[in-house]
Amino acid sequence: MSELAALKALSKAKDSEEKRLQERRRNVLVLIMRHLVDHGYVETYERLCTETNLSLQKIDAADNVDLLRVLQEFEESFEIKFGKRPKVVRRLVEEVSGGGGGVRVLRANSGGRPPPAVSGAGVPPGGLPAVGGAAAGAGPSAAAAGVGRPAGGFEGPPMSSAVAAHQRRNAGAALVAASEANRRAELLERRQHAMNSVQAPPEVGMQRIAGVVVDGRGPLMNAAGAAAAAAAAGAAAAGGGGARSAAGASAGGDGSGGGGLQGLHVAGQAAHLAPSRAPPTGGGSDSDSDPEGFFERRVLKPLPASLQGELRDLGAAISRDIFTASPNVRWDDIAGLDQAKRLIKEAVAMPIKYPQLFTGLLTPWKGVLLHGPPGTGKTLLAKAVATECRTTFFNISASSIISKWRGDSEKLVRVLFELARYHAPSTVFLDEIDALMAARGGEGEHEASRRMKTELLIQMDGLAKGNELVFVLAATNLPWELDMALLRRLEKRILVPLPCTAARTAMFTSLLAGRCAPEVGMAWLAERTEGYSGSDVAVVAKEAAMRPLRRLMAQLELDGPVDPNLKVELEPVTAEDARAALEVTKPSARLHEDKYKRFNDEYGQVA
Ligand SMILES: Nc1ncnc2c1ncn2[C@@H]1O[C@H](COP(=O)(O)OP(=O)(O)OP(=O)(O)O)[C@@H](O)[C@H]1O
Repeated sequence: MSELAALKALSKAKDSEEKRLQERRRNVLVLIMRHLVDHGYVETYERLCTETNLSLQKIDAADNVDLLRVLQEFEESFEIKFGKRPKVVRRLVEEVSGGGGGVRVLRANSGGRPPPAVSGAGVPPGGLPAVGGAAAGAGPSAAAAGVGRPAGGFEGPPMSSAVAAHQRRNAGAALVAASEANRRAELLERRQHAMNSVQAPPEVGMQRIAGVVVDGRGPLMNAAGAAAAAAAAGAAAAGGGGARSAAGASAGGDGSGGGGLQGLHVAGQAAHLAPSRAPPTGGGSDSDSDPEGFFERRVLKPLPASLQGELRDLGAAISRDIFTASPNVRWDDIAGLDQAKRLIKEAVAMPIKYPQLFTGLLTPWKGVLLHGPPGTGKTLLAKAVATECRTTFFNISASSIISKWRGDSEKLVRVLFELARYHAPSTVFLDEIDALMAARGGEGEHEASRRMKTELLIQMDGLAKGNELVFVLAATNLPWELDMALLRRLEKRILVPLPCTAARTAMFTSLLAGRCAPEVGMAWLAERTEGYSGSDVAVVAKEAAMRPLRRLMAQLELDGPVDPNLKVELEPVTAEDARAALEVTKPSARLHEDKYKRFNDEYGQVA
């Protein structure tokens, strides 16, 4: 195999491994959500939905796969492999230290990872469903169902029969109903204590369990395990029947299998939150907007533990500006701008694909400035990055930073970059950067604004020094107003100019395809729109296309009897329509044409 082919194969393998990992992370979260809902932890489920941007309304565990069963499969395969049952959780030893107050610290009795922070912030706000004796107070059905489980979790009998599934349903309903505040507080404390005293040993993580089961990696995994694995990966749409029956048999002859869970109804609010399972539809997405299923699988990690208090709030606010759904703009949707596309690919897409080529002197570009007249496609380019490059995309409008976080913008910038590094590879798109980074030291400049600018420069310096794949893409209409120090850090300054004739022809073709009479040539339109921006071109095309619609509407609105032969269909756009559209739509972006050219001659850097 040639070196080039080997490099490509390596990059492809890395890509599919990353996809698999993303898919596994999502699957774990979906299984957890299904488990929470089946067991009545409705508020925790809700919170998880908010944190992960997933929901059981969009995606659900496949039939016959649930967390308990996955764990059971893991235990069985582990036992076959190593001759002993795995240690899934371990008890932590409570130590009391510190002076008079006595600080309670939980430690693992044998090494391993630290316990989770025990603070108000770490406690789910809505409380937890009944544990132990509390179930009795939750109502007759809960008591009858015997839902009280010993604190500490997994010690209950495996719920593998249809009866158990039925009981769980009842229990869920009863538990949701039992939500008085005082009882919740008591339960919360008890459960929190229980959870803090048991912890999974470091070698047992959900990802690992799911990995073993989903990948069928356990060499001695039985057939049912592999079948359940296929179902868990959601990839067994075609062979689902076989998988279902095999897994059902292994789980203690639960003939009803997932059928027992069909049509799950949880009382009150839970009903809309916890839809009944849809039939399995197979794995990833095949939607047009996300053909590779990247966004379908896009699950954000929870905020890093280093962000506490108000920084955490800022982190949550910034996380809302992360694209988790595809903006659906492909490179090919953008007419012209080849140079900008090439540079951005070079800075973002290629270093992720071929990291071994981008080292030393060739470390990827860390900052690119797109500047040019309004409506020329700068935002469009950023959206194409979000769609096409597999990075976490932070879509930050500078003016929103200023208006929302006036006093806090310095902290916001720090948190933004911390999150970008945490979610790397990332792209931070700073739109309207001029609003944020006008030259410092101007008259009447606010102290907070100066601090924020300095912070942005510090953070960008940090990027230049570090190895993380974090890339800043900034856009502005007023490049000459930018701070010189920022310009230096945005290594590539690319003019996004008014579109040339060829680009305008391409735009008209894509916008008006199939709508025009033969006499309306796209080149003819392009020739008559010299000086128009991309967005002006879009307005001309829309205006031209509106005219036949207006004629049709006029017909429909005519008083009197409706002509039964009237066809409700649009006529094609005529040459007269096109001419009229051009007449009423003038170019909007010529104002500073010379200034952009001058700025580009002086500062533009194009490889
Ligand atoms: N190169 C292009 N190819 C296709 N469509 C374009 C192009 N440039 C602009 N457009 C059209 O113009 C609209 C506005 O483009 P966009 O928002 O990217 O401009 P912008 O440069 O970011 O403007 P501003 O500086 O005012 O924010 C797009 O939605 C698209 O319809």
